[in-house]
Amino acid sequence: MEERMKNFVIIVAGGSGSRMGTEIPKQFLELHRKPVLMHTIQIFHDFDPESKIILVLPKDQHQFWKELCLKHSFSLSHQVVFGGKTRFHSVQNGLSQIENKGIVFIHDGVRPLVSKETLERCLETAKKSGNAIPVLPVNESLLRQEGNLNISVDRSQYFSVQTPQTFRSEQILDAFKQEFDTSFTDDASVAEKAGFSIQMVEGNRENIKITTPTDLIIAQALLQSNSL
Ligand SMILES: Nc1ccn([C@@H]2O[C@H](COP(=O)(O)OP(=O)(O)OP(=O)(O)O)[C@@H](O)[C@H]2O)c(=O)n1
Ligand SMILES: C[C@](O)(CO)[C@H](O)COP(=O)(O)O
Repeated sequence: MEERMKNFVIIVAGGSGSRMGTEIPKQFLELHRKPVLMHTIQIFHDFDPESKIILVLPKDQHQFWKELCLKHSFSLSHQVVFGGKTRFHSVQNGLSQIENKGIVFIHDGVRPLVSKETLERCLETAKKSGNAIPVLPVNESLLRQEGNLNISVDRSQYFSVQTPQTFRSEQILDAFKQEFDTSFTDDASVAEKAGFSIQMVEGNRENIKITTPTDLIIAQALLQSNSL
C-alpha cells in the first residue's frame, strides 16, 4: 500500500506590520470575532487535520499568542517558532521543524481567506511537479517606468502571486540552503534562484494579504459573507 505523504504548513507571522500601523500586530486583530491568525490556522486544519502546523511569530509575541489562545479556547494543535529578520529568515526557522519527507505549504498568516480549491490545486500540482504557486491574472492595466517615460506593458504576461507557496520538502529545504538575497520577495523567488522551475496554479480572488487598513475592511466583509 502507498504510504500517505505528510503535509506540513508553515504559517509566517513574523513581520512588523508597518503598513497597517496598528498598535496590536495585524495578525492578532479580530475579524468576525476571532484573531486573523486563528482563521488562517483553522483553514489548514480543516483541509487536513493530520498536517503539522508550524506558526512563526516574533519572540516577544509568543506569550500574547498563548493568552489569546486561552481567551478564545483555541486548541488546534500547532508548534510556535521564532520569527526572523526578514520573511526569508522566518521561513527558514519554520523549515527547521520539518523532520521527514512530505509537502510543505508556506502561507502568510495574514491571508485568512484562501479557499479549499486553491489548497487542492496547490497540493496536487506540488505532488506531481515539485512545487505550485497560486497566482491570478492582473485585472488592471500596467505601466513600467523607464527614466522619464511611463510605458504600457502587455499585462497578459504578468500574474500576481499569492500563498500558500507549496513544495515537495526536498526541493524547498534545498532552496533555503542558499545565502539570503535582497531579491527574495517570496518562496518561489528562492526556489527559482536555486534552479527549480516554478509551476503556477490558479489562486482565488478573496485570498488577499491583509496589508493596509482597507484590506482589513474587505477581509471582514468577505469573512462575514462566507459564514452566511
Ligand atoms: N521578518 C518577517 C517579515 C514578514 N513575515 C511575514 O510575511 C508575511 C507577508 O509580509 P507582510 O504582509 O509584508 O507583513 P509585514 O512585514 O508584517 O508588513 P509590513 O511590510 O507592512 O511591515 C506576513 O504574514 C508577515 O508576518 C515574517 O514572517 N517575518
Ligand atoms: C509572499 C507574498 O505574499 C506573495 O505575494 C509577498 O511577496 C509578500 O510581500 P511583502 O512585501 O512581504 O508583503
